[in-house]
Amino acid sequence: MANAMLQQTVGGTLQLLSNSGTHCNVGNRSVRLLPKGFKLEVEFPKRAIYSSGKRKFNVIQPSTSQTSVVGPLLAPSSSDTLDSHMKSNEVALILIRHGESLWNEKNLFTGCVDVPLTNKGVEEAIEAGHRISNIPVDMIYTSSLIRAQMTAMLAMTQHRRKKVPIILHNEDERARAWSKIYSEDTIEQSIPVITSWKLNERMYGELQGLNKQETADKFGHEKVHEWRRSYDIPPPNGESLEMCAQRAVAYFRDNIEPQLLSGKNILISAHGNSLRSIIMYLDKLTSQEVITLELSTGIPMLYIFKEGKFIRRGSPVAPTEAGVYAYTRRLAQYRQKLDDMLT
Ligand SMILES: O=C(O)[C@@H](CO)OP(=O)(O)O
Repeated sequence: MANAMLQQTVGGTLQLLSNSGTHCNVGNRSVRLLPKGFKLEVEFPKRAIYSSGKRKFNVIQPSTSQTSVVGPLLAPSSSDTLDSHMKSNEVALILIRHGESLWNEKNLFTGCVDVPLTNKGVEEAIEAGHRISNIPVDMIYTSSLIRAQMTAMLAMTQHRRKKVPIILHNEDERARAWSKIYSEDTIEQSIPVITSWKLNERMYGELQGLNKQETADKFGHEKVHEWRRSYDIPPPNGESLEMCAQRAVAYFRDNIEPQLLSGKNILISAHGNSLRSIIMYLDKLTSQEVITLELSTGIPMLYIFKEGKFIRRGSPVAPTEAGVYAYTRRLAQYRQKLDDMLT
């Protein structure tokens, strides 16, 4: 049915079954639907109108009040008590800037050039994994660049829950079909990894591949500092931080925030400037404040998302730093369950 609309007057859940990956409006929110076969369940308020735009949807009976997005690799596990125990309106959001890359080491402007990690970067990613090894992770988002993907994968080798991160290939129907998993048990022991270029490093234009020191010597430190750290001045033919923020924050709001709202604990592995943009949004920084924000490679930052608010919790150090588990009762309970399960 085109332009399907449903008016609902009681609390509950609206389910939309996607016939093709698209957007729909839920109340005043635009929600991205996952590709064909994925279901989107949206908790809806007392009274709202739902429209599917031009795309065709089957509207299924409203069901329970739990909000979640489910699909072949995203379905919550009913038998998995550890993870279902953590389902709550209070979830963890972890941000990690990738470990040192070969061009960080050479001091070259990198931007969207796809450069792998150095040995030091590999070690940083593993150390980041130690720090978050007791924090629940249900979904992972990375940029499309290998340094962010290596960082996420290496970090997850350290996680005590030992679920397997699996990259979803949704680029076309066949890529999706050929990567299908046929065991429910295996799906339960997997973490979906969603990649998007919108989380990529800011595109550095004609500075990409140039040495930072030599560029400063040639154009002057002030000019290069302006290109690197102003908010709205782009480098030649590249993106300003503001332009990077437009696509990275839109992606976060449209794709990641609905998953947090649905109770998923999320890890994002991305880049200095795409993460500065997202932190600007999370911490409500002004354009003046964000230009002084610097992120180190390979240091995870933990946020708790609770009652629609992001609460910054710094960088956890596990397993020795007990303090992090005092942040929330849920995290402490999760860690206790891991201890019980693994001893
Ligand atoms: O070269 C880049 O892509 C970025 C991050 O390493 O540099 P900058 O420190 O200028 O943001």
